[in-house]
Amino acid sequence: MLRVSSLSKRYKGGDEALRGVAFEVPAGQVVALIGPSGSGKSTLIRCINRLVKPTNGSVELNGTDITRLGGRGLRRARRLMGMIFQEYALVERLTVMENVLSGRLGYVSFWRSFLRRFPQSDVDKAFALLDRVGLAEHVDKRASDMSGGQRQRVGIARALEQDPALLLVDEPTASLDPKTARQIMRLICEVCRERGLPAIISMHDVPLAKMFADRIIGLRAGEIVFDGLPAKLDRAVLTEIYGEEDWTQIHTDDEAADTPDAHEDRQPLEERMAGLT
Ligand SMILES: Nc1ncnc2c1ncn2[C@@H]1O[C@H](COP(=O)(O)OP(=O)(O)OP(=O)(O)O)[C@@H](O)[C@H]1O
Repeated sequence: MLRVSSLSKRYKGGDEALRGVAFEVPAGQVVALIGPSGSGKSTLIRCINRLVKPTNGSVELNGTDITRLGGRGLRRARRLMGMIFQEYALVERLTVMENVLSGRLGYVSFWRSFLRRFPQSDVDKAFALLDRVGLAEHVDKRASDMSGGQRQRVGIARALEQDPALLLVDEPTASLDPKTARQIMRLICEVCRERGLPAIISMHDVPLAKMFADRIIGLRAGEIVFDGLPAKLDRAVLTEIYGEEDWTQIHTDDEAADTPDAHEDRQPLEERMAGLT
């Protein structure tokens, strides 16, 4: 469980990127973080994994306040946060398997990782994860020979190889075509539910967020202006989050969101409500 309380961030230049942000994410819940450019999505994710130090407030993961940690304690806490990136962040010249095993780097000794000698249990886990994300046939391929969707699957397996307690996902589908984007979102949501992993996914694609997330948090100018079920994200709420914009695109895509396959792996309503009340 992740608990963010009274979180604020003012950058040195004076920009107040977050103002008193507070929310909790229970086990297995997938939260889509939406908001216009500059609303604070990246800053929030970076405050949670402490790439950025918050000015005020706390971030507790399974009871440990990450904002108070430094040195070894912080490194240990970061191991519990699996990251998935828009541009995949794979090592192109390494194989798919080696990229997934790099998820264990925070756990094995420097020499073991330098020589790429990982314990057999890590290798076995990587095989199982690559099978889960549909890449069992590709373990020995170089990352550079994979398609965008396959690379993101490697990124998902690498994050899970780390045994995270939280997934932080930054625009996972922005570089993908619409069909692949849906497949990747579905996969992320499935693995979170299977493992009881809470996840925060920053995204610009509102229809995709509505299709797959259990819950949506809308940021505007560093504040939460919406926190609720995807179904409640109507035109008025979207206008509050994004200001007066042209919503034609979103309404067109809303119809696509009602196709049967879009909802096939959604949890029952009561489960999705967990943590919202
Ligand atoms: N390193 C920094 N130094 C100073 N100001 C920053 C820094 N990073 C972000 N900001 C400012 O903080 C605010 C929030 O930025 P942030 O990148 O978190 O927004 P975002 O919602 O992730 O935007 P986008 O969707 O474009 O990635 C903006 O006003 C931005 O200019």
